[in-house]
Amino acid sequence: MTHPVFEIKNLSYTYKDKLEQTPALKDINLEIDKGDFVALVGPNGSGKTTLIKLILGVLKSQQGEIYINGKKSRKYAAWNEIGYVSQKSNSFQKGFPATVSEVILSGLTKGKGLFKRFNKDDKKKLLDVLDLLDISDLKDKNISLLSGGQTQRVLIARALINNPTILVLDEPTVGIDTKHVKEFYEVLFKLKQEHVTILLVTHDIGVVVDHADEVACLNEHLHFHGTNQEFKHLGEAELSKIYGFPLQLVSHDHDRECCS
Ligand SMILES: Nc1ncnc2c1ncn2[C@@H]1O[C@H](COP(=O)(O)OP(=O)(O)OP(=O)(O)O)[C@@H](O)[C@H]1O
Repeated sequence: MTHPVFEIKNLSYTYKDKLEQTPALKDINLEIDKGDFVALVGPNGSGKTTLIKLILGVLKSQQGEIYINGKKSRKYAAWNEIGYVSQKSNSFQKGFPATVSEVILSGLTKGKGLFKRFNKDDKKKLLDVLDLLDISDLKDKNISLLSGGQTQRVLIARALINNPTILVLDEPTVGIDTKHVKEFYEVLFKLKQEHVTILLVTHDIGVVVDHADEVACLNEHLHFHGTNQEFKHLGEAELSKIYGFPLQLVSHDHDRECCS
């Protein structure tokens, strides 16, 4: 029997501290099958990153269950099959003692210990992924000396070097220039053809419409989950309800985009 890659059942989460409680997710049910490319969209503060963190076990779940390939997430062990790029937040501090190549190679050491020796095959993988992300010229540079967009491309390379079967990407292209964003989506398209399962958090509705198979709209609750065609045909009223404020739909030759 084949299981969904991700199966989320009745998941709720509230951030709690001494002063206040902030509900982030309420009763989420979502299934993502092998090879699907799902875009997770929703306004700021709608719980997208919280959901990703719960899936990856960065946050401990409070209510509900998450299954990864049929296993409860807390019993899931094959984390090296999942490539993850987090929301750009923490650049490397100046003087961080690692080169671009070392940071990317660290994507291979998951589960193998920090002192794994790299063989010829690993080095070939490094060269391939440097080339894929167009960062070969940066390979010996200290990571802390890169621009934000360059750093983000290094982090994407680190997520890809291990040939993951699942990719979880939280706004991975923030800070990356248009040319390299386009190239990044070409890489994702290629990975999709190789049946990699992709969960992508994005605010870029154009990307959703052009690239994703399915769209999940979150705003504490899961307001919509369907194909990108179904998403395209949502009315302004439905989209505005999801986003919590009026959205204007802009028509292009081939598609619609929404903007606030
Ligand atoms: N560490 C935290 N402590 C308390 N509240 C938090 C914490 N992290 C997030 N929240 C709150 O949880 C809610 C969901 O936040 P989350 O970061 O998951 O949203 P998001 O959809 O990823 O937002 P964005 O699009 O801005 O990245 C928000 O109300 C946010 O203020």
